[in-house]
Amino acid sequence: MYDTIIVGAGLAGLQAATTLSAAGKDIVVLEARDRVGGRVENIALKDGRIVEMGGQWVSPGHEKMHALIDAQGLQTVEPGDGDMVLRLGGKAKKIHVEQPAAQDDLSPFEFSDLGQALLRLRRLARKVTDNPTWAAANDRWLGQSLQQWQDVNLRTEGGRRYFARLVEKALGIHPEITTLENALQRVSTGVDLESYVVTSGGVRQARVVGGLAQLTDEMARGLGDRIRLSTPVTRVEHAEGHVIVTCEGGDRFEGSSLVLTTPPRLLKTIDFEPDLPAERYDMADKIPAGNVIKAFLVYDEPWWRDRGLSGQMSWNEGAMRITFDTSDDEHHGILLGFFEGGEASGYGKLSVSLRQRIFEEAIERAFGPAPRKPVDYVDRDWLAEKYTQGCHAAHFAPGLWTAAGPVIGQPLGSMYFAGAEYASTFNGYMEGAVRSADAATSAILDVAKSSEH
Ligand SMILES: Cc1cc2nc3c(=O)[nH]c(=O)nc-3n(C[C@H](O)[C@H](O)[C@H](O)COP(=O)(O)OP(=O)(O)OC[C@H]3O[C@@H](n4cnc5c(N)ncnc54)[C@H](O)[C@@H]3O)c2cc1C
Repeated sequence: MYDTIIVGAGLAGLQAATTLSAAGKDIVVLEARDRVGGRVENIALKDGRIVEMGGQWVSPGHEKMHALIDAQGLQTVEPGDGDMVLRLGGKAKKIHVEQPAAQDDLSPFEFSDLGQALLRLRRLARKVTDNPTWAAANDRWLGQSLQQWQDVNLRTEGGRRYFARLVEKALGIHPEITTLENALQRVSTGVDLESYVVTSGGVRQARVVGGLAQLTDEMARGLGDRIRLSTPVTRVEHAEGHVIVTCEGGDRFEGSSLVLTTPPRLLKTIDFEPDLPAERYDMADKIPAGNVIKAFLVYDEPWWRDRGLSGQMSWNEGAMRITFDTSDDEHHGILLGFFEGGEASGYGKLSVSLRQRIFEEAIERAFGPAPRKPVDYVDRDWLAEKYTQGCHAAHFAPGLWTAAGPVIGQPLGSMYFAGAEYASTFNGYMEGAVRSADAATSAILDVAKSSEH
C-alpha cells in the first residue's frame, strides 16, 4: 500500500510527487498519456528544433516556476524589441514595444498613479466577483474597453504607458482590444498585475531556451519508476485513510491518500465510489475549458525584424489574433500564433494545411508579404486532446470563482485536488499548478505528522 497515489504527471502531479518522495513517502504517479508534462509539451520541427505546444511563458511573479527553472540550471530568454502591429475595426497601426520597462522609468508621481490604478482594478475585480447583481446591473459600463477605463483612471502619461505594457504582458492582449470586464475576471482568477511591478526587471516574460518540457522531463527523471505512463485511471474508491485506484486494463493501486491533478472537467471521466458531491460536477460543468489551437509558422529567417517589427500582433477580428516571435536565432524565424475562442473549434475541423494557409494570410496582412514561403508548420488543438479537453485553462464566469474556488479545491477525506484550475493565485497558469500542488502536499504531510503523535 502506497502512502499517496498521484493521478496525472503534469506540473502539479510532478511537483506533488517530488515533494512527497523527498519527505520519504512511498508514492506512485499514474499518468494516462505515454509522456509526462500534460499541458507542457515540447515537439521537434522537421529540422529537429524544439517548439512548445503548451505552457511556455513564465512571468516575473511566478516565483515557484522561476525557482524550479533555476534549480535545473535552465536558461531563459525574453522577447525582443520592435513594433507590434495592432488592428482594430479593420485599421492596422504600429505600436512601439520597448523592453525592458523597469519601474525606475517612472517618476514617483507616475508610479503612485500606476499603484492607485492597480488598487482600483483589484477592488473592482473583488466587487464583480462578490456581487454578481451589481455586475449584471453595470454590464454596459463593464463592457467598455480597458483602454477607456485606463484613460479615465490614470492621470499620468508614464502611468498609462506602463499600465498598458503590464496588461499586454500579463493578459497577453492590448487594453484597446479587451474589455474592462474581461480584465477584471482575469485579475479575480489569479492574474497578479502588482507582482509584475514589484519585481525588479520590469514586465518581461521569459521562456526557457530549448523548451519548458526539459523541466518536467527532469522532474520525472528524479522520480524514476515511480511514474507509470499509459496508465489512465478509470475508477477511484475512497474512504478515510484508504483509496483504491483502478486503471484501464484493470491494474489496481492502494494508498492512504490520493492527489488528483486532472483538470476539473475530466472528473466525469472517472468513476468515483462513493460518488463525488453533485456540486463538484456542477462546478466543473460551469467552468468550461478555454479553446485554443497553438500554432507555429517557421521561416528560414525572422524577416519581420528587418522591418522593425517585433513579430507580435494583436488583432480584434479574424482567426489568428495574437502572434509572437519565438525565434532562437537569426537563422530561423519562428512565429507563434493562437487560433482562439469560438472560432478555434471550427478551425480544428479544417485540415492542417488550411490552418497553415490562414496563419500565413494573417501574417501577411499584419507584416506585409513574406519574402519566402514558410519551411514548416505545426499546431496542436488542445480541445481534441482526450486527457486535456481544452485550454489554456478553464474560464470562470463572473462570480463563479468566489463560489467555486473554496468548493472545488477542498479535500474530500483522503482525496486531495491539485492543478492549475484549483489554484487560488495564478489560477490557470503553470505557477498556479505548482502552488496548488504545494498546498495539497503540505496538507497531506500535516495529516501524516499529526497521526504520528
Ligand atoms: C496552448 C497552451 C498555452 C499555455 N501557455 C501558458 C503560458 O505561457 N504560461 C503559463 O503559465 N501557463 C500556460 N498554459 C497553462 C499551463 O500549461 C497549465 O496551467 C499547466 O501546465 C497545468 O498543469 P497541471 O498539472 O495542473 O495540469 P495538466 O498539465 O493538464 O496535467 C494533468 C495530467 O493528468 C493526466 N490525466 C488526465 N486524465 C487522467 C486519467 N484519467 N488518469 C491519469 N492521468 C490523467 C493528463 O494526461 C496530464 O498529464 C498554457 C496551456 C496551453 C494548453
